[in-house]
Amino acid sequence: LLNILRYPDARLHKIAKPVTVFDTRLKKLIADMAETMYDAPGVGLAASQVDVHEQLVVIDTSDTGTDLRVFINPEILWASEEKQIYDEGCLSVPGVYDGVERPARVKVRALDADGKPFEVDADGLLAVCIQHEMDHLQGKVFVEYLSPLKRNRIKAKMLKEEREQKRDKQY
Ligand SMILES: O=C(O)C[C@@H](Cc1ccccc1)[C@H](O)SCc1ccccc1
Ligand SMILES: [Zn+2]
Repeated sequence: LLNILRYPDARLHKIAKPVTVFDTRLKKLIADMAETMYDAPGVGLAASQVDVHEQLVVIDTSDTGTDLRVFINPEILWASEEKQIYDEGCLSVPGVYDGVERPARVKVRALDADGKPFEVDADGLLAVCIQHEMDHLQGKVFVEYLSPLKRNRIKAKMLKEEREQKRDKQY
């Protein structure tokens, strides 16, 4: 299992670079990310969250965990005017859920694990998740859509929890 960076770790704000080499290293990284996502559990995970700054995202919004999708160098070709508000969570900000407004439907082009291009028209949870994960690749965490007051409270809470975890490890 890979270690998931916790907000407000500065490494979460690094910009991911495009993937250019489709080798066994990449395939192992994808497998490790998928295992980490299912174990969390989550419906998505961006490479940025495991401190790998390459444009790679794994998503599985099926509730049976049997529909793994890999998006490499994803780009949004079209986004609907219509928006939807969704109570988002994030594996890097555990225990925090809050409403974020995003386009309800997006058309995404990406490469698969073999470097082959594909396109997806997404709506519902898949649309939210793709946009949430693509934000991670741009160094953006969903709490940045919240008010400064909420974000500062979340930052303080995360830092407090981190201090407590470190203390517990000592004893
Ligand atoms: O990127 C992450 O941290 C995983 C996110 C993906 C996600 C965020 C918002 C909305 C949908 C997906 C989640 O923590 S995965 C946990 C989860 C599961 C079902 C619904 C919402 C969040
Ligand atoms: Zn996230």
